[in-house]
Amino acid sequence: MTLIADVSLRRILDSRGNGTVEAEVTTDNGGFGRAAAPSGASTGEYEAIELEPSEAIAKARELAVPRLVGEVFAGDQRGVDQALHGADSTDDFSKIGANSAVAISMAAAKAGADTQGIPLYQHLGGAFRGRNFPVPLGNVVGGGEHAADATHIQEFLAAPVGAPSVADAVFANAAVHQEVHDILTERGIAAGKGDEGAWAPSVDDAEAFDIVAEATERVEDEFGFEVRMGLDVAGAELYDNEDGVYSYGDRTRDTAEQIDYIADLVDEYDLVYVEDPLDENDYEAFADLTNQVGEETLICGDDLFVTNTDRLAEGIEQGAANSILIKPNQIGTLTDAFDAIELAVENGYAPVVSHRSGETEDATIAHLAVATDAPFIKTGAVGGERTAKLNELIRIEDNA
Ligand SMILES: O=C(O)[C@@H](CO)OP(=O)(O)O
Ligand SMILES: [Mg+2]
Repeated sequence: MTLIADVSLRRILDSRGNGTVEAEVTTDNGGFGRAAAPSGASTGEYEAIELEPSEAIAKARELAVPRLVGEVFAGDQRGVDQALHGADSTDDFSKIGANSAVAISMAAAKAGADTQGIPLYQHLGGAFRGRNFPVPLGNVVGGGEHAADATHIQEFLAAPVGAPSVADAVFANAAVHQEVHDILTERGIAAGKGDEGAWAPSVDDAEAFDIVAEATERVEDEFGFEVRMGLDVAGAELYDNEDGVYSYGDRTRDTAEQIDYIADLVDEYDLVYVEDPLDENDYEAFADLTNQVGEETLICGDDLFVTNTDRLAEGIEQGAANSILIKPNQIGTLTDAFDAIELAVENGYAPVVSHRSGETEDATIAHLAVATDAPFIKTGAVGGERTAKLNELIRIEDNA
């Protein structure tokens, strides 16, 4: 066992051009790990707190680094993450910032892997981790908080569930992304890209469904395996707390109508995955919808659960959703993310590991998904900060 010898922190750029926290951890025997915090735009109300990067760095240097250097063994991930919690002493990382916490937690895990000379997924998952690879969910059309004047639904996702390998799946999603562009061009619709690299055309949601359905069909034909469709509705962003309705521009739906609308979409488009179809405070509506369509599709809680075991336990109790999105920066440490995955799996909830809309080249989530045998990973379809994770999955598969 070798102790953590140094933790250094700096402010670097994320994919939106904002600052974020990068951490480097070195160990007594020369082990090294580097990781950076991502950042959300459609953040959940109950997420751990991200501080302004310089402030997060200053606080972590003052409070967390002294508890780690010379104190905790590299590779003892629970020890690292306990030290971070001890340094912060709040339940939402509002003192040192979840951005500092998650960067240090992930960098320490990489340093722990490095000291043992093994890949991160093996360090996190152990020698007897599962042999499965996650199906990548690729965002091909999007709007909501990620692009102005585009769809109301935040993300239209390609899900190549029939792909024989991760590499095939990754290329299929990129092909769907390209097909969408071809179809937009055929229809004379210009489109820029949103924060995650998805096309952000100024079309209504019905037309986006039509375009993505056609694109996935074309790619299914070309690749010869099943490519389905998924969604991140980001329902909390559509929900108007005062009026109790979901707003789609001029059209509104009350909660019962929203549940019917989503259930119809699941049928009509054979959706394999629906994230946050309802407001983040409405466990009951999540439970109603899960009752209706939970056999056919994954109803995933992102803003609903925020990778938090307490909120997940409440969901399990009520039968709300059957899947949880796992974003380490929503909760602040890898240990907390692992605990959420464990609780989910024990209760038949599918864990889906996810990027954020603001990202860096950091590829930790690719290793996390493989280590935990997660059935899906949501990490975009194209764009450097997205391909960093996708290409890492291809490398892991190639070397496994
Ligand atoms: O809502 C989401 O699932 C994420 C990632 O796609 O977006 P953000 O990081 O903006 O919360
Ligand atoms: Mg989401």
